[in-house]
Amino acid sequence: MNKKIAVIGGGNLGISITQGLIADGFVKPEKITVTRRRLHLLKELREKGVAVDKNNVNAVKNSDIIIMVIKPYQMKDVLEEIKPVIDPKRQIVISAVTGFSIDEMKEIVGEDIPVFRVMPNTAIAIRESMTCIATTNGTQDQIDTVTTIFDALGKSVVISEELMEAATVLGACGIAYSLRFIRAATQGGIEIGFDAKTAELIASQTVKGAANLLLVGGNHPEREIDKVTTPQGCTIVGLNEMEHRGFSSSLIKGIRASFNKIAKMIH
Ligand SMILES: NC(=O)C1=CN([C@@H]2O[C@H](COP(=O)(O)OP(=O)(O)OC[C@H]3O[C@@H](n4cnc5c(N)ncnc54)[C@H](O)[C@@H]3O)[C@@H](O)[C@H]2O)C=CC1
Ligand SMILES: O=C(O)[C@@H]1CCC=N1
Repeated sequence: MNKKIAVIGGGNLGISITQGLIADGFVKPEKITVTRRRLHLLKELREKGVAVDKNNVNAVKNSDIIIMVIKPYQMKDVLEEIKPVIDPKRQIVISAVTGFSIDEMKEIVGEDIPVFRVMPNTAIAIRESMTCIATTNGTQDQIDTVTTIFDALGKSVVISEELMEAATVLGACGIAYSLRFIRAATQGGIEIGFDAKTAELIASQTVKGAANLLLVGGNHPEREIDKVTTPQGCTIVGLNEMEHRGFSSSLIKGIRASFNKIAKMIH
């Protein structure tokens, strides 16, 4: 991709996005500028050729695409700071900031500037993100540009903005839920005989394989489960015991708890 990109906020997610963008040469490192106040924390990116800067205005002036990856409470000030140098004919603003609406952004930067909200997850660092994308004023060309970027960094789907909080929970928080599953499976694996490293490898690759049975194979999860559960076998016994103890229910309740929390965070 031949666009110049400013990543405003080089924290956890900003660094992950940048790592994903430069992986396999999708974007040349020198075409990206990452900003944050403590520049020494961006040393690794700088060593890979990414430009780093404390100055958001400079970064925005030199870019075609501006990706906001700061905390919600920092958005108003930073958008006001960069607004005078955003050119609506040439640039688009993409925000990964949780709970900051497109209307709130447009109120600050103006109606003319194409504004997108995206919700990726930290697997973007290895180009395996699930990214949900929403806009209310982006043209089809601009939607295609944003989709191209996030498809190169995993998979993407365009959704309506009302679903952004749900996307945050299922996709972004979902990384933590999935990793906790892998960690718990690893602990079980150690209890039944494996060393920690081997247990983690088996648990992780098994989850990856299970996910790919759906993503690549296209089947419903229960159909794939049916293939594993031999009648009177050990899988169904374990699976039913997990369900008796609230496995699916605890996941659904956890997702709802995160969703209720996010609603309180933004209103
Ligand atoms: N961590 C995650 O998995 C995800 C986070 N998000 C959202 O992304 C945003 C960033 O999250 P994190 O990266 O986890 O937070 P973070 O705190 O690690 O990163 C924010 C960065 O912005 C920098 N910053 C603060 N003020 C600035 C300014 N005036 N100019 C330039 N940089 C400035 C900070 O120094 C920090 O490095 C949040 O709104 C979060 O809700 C969205 C999806 C996933
Ligand atoms: O936990 C949080 O609030 C943020 C939003 C999505 C991932 N981390």
